[in-house]
Amino acid sequence: MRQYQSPIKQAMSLARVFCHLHGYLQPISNAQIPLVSVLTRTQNNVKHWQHTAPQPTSCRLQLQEECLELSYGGLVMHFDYVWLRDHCRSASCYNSKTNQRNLDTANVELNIHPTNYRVDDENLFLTWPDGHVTRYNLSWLAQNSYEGQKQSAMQPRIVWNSDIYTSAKVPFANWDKFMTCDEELKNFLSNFLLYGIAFVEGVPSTVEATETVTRRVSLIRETMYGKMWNFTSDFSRGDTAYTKLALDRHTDTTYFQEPCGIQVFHCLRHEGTGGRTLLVDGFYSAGQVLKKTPEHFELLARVPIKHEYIEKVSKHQNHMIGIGPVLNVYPWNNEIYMIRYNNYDRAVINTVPHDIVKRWYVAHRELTTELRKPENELWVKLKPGKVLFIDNWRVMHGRESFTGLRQLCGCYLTRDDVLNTARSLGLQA
Ligand SMILES: C[N+](C)(C)CCCC[C@H](N)C(=O)O
Ligand SMILES: O=C(O)CCC(=O)C(=O)O
Ligand SMILES: [Fe+2]
Repeated sequence: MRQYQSPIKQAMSLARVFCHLHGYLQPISNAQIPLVSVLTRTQNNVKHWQHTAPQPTSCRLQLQEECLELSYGGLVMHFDYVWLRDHCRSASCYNSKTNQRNLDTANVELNIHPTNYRVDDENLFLTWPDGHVTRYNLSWLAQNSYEGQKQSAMQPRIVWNSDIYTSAKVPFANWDKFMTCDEELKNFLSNFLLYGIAFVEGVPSTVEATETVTRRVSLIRETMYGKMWNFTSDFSRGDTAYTKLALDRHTDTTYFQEPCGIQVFHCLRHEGTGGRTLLVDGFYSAGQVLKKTPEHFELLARVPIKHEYIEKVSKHQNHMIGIGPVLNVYPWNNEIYMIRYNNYDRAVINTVPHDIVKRWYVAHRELTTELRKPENELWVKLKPGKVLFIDNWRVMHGRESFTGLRQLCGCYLTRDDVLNTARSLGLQA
C-alpha cells in the first residue's frame, strides 16, 4: 500500500506549487506544549517581549510589534493581533454552546495590541486596551496556526492505480449490516474517503433499495435528471450516457458551478455483452503530472475552463454552465480537492489568451496521458446487488460499449452531507 510518501520534496524545489497527493506531513497534534514560564522584556518598546525558554525545550513565545510569534516543535507560527482579539473565546466574545462568535469584529481597532500578558503551563493570557482579558490555550494556538495547517492535509487519502487498489483488498460493506450498524457505515465511509470509491453488496436490485442505501449515507442531490434516476440506452435525454456507446473517463456535472460531490451507480439489469465500468483515480494522475512537470500542474490549477450542458429534447430544455480550473487546489497547502475533467462537456475556451491556450493544451495532454495509462485503470462489472459510490470530485468513471438491455439506476449525493455523516462518526473529512 503506497501511502503519504513524499516525492513532493523534489517537486517543491521545481515549482511554486506543490500538493499533498502523496506528501503528508503530520499536523501539529494535540501535543502538549511545554511550559512557557517567563517572558522578559527585550526592547524599550513595551510591546516587545522575549521569552527566555529553558533549553532544550523548543517552545518560545515572542510578542513582536506586528504579531505574536510562537515557536514550537521546530515550527515558527505567527498570529496577528486583530486575529487574536477576534478569536477570543471568552463568554462575552464567543458562545461555546453554539460555537458562534458574539464579538462584533468591526468594532475591533485594526491596530490593536495587547497591553499586558501572562503565561502559565498551558495558556497565554493577553490583556487588551479596554481591560478585557483573553486566555489562549497554547495547543489550541498551535493547532490553529496557518503554518501548522500549511503542513497538514485537509483530507488524508491513499491515491491509487489499479495495483494499489486491488492489493489493498478493500472490503465491501454488506447491505444488512450497513443499514443497522454504525460501525459498518463508518468503515465504509472511511474507505470511501481514503480511496474515493466504495461498494455495498447484497442490496435488493430495485430503485427503492438503492435509494434506501444512499439515504443511510446522506441526502440525495436533486438535479435536472431527477432525484433517483433509472435509465437505459433509449436516448431519452440529450446526452451520450443514454446510448450504448463507450464513454471515456470523466467526472460528471462539470457544467455545474459546484459539480455533484458523489455519484451512486446500481446496475439493475444487463442482458448482453460489454458495459464494464472504468474507474481512474484522478488525484493519482494529477500527482504524476505534478511530479513530472509542475508547471503543467500549475496551469491546470489556474486556467479557468467552461463546461456546458445544452439539452433540447421535447420535455427537457436545459442550459448549464460551470466555470473552474481542471484541478482545484487549496491555496494554503496546495492540496488538490477537486478535478473537473470531461472532454465531452468542455465548452469553447474563450477566456484565455492564445499563448496560454497552447500551453494549457500541452498540460491537458499530459494529464490525459496519465489518466489513460492502462495501469491506472480499474475495470469492474456492475451487477445487480452491488452499489458503487464514486467521489465525483476525484475518481473518474467511464464505460465500455455494450449490447442488449442495460438498466442503470443511481443518484448524486450532496457532498456536504456525506462529509457531515463521516464527521459525526468521528472521521476526519
Ligand atoms: C448520471 N446520469 C445518467 C443521470 C446523467 C449523466 C450525465 C452525463 C453528462 N455528460 C455528465 O457527464 O455530466
Ligand atoms: O452507463 C454507465 O455505466 C455510466 C454512464 C455515465 O457516465 C453516467 O451515467 O454518468
Ligand atoms: Fe458519467
